[in-house]
Amino acid sequence: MIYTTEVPRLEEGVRSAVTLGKFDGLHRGHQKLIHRIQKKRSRNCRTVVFTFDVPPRSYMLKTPPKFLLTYEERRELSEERGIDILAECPFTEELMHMEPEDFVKEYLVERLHAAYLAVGPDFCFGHNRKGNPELLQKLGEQYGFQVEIVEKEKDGARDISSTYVREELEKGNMEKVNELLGYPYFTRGEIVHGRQLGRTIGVPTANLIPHEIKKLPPNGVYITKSFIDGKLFEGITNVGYKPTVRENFLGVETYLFCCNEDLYGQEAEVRFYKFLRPEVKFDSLEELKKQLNHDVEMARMFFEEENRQK
Ligand SMILES: Cc1cc2nc3c(=O)[nH]c(=O)nc-3n(C[C@H](O)[C@H](O)[C@H](O)COP(=O)(O)O)c2cc1C
Ligand SMILES: Nc1ncnc2c1ncn2[C@@H]1O[C@H](COP(=O)(O)OP(=O)(O)OP(=O)(O)O)[C@@H](O)[C@H]1O
Repeated sequence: MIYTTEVPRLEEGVRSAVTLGKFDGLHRGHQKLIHRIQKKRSRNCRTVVFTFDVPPRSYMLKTPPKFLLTYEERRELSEERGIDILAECPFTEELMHMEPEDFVKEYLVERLHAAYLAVGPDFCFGHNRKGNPELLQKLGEQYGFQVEIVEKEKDGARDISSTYVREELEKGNMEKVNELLGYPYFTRGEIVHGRQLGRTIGVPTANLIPHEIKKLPPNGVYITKSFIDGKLFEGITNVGYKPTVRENFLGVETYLFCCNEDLYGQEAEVRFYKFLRPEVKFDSLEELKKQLNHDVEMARMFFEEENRQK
């Protein structure tokens, strides 16, 4: 896959099937669009995911926004889905003020040689968001590309959207988040040393520090599976500041069942399946240990049930 922050110029004779939008999360609605462009893929037709990006550092907000996928993660997921080109076009003043017709002519026609576009019915672009799917269709007739307005993928009566996924994530409703995404929500990072108190209470843990732009579920304890070095480990994970021992950074700490390996320095992907309880400040590590035994019991029941249903 070619990844670029500029709009690429395709060679003569090569055309493209393009989808456009923000694509945070690559949820099931996004996947539907990607599937449509993939059907048009051929030796002379590249598939392009065209996203507009405001780099987090350029936000004027005190707290920079968090995303469902980091840039690296979105790149990887796009590549896994067989996309030829991921264009993350910086959302500059110039782009913001571009007339929709100019955007189509300069970017989609002259550079990408678009043959086919797939967008949702609410896709807007250009100055004052004047560009919409109907305008794209009109311009398509003029410039010779086809536009498909793809019906929204729904969850019951509600359209699936990044906003919807974020709302459910903020509630810790991981079952719903995973259903909307079509894959389990995850965070990644390198496994680092904690204070190594966990092993003193019989619970050795893998600590990772998530990427600063990654949106996490609320602080608390979750049933998880961790993907490390090609293997998947069942476990339970605490997201938070460990109030009992008072940590000063937000961590993701996992007790992996059935893992005695030394994992320091390895990359882990922690996948969240179910919220168990909020993070609690205990009076002693002994009390914490009792609670952890109970958490482990709940998680084992969850995994047993999951295995029974397989
Ligand atoms: C599944 C799990 C749940 C936890 N729940 C809590 C909690 O509710 N409150 C808390 O203060 N710390 C919690 N912790 C963090 C422990 O305080 C921490 O694992 C222990 O102090 C060891 O930390 P260390 O690895 O930095 O030595 C939890 C850790 C795990 C793995
Ligand atoms: N549920 C869906 N089904 C089909 N297409 C969708 C769906 N949701 C979004 N799209 C389309 O996918 C493209 C990218 O969408 P985008 O990420 O900008 O929107 P979104 O997921 O609704 O995010 P937000 O909630 O932040 O508005 C757009 O063309 C949009 O119309």
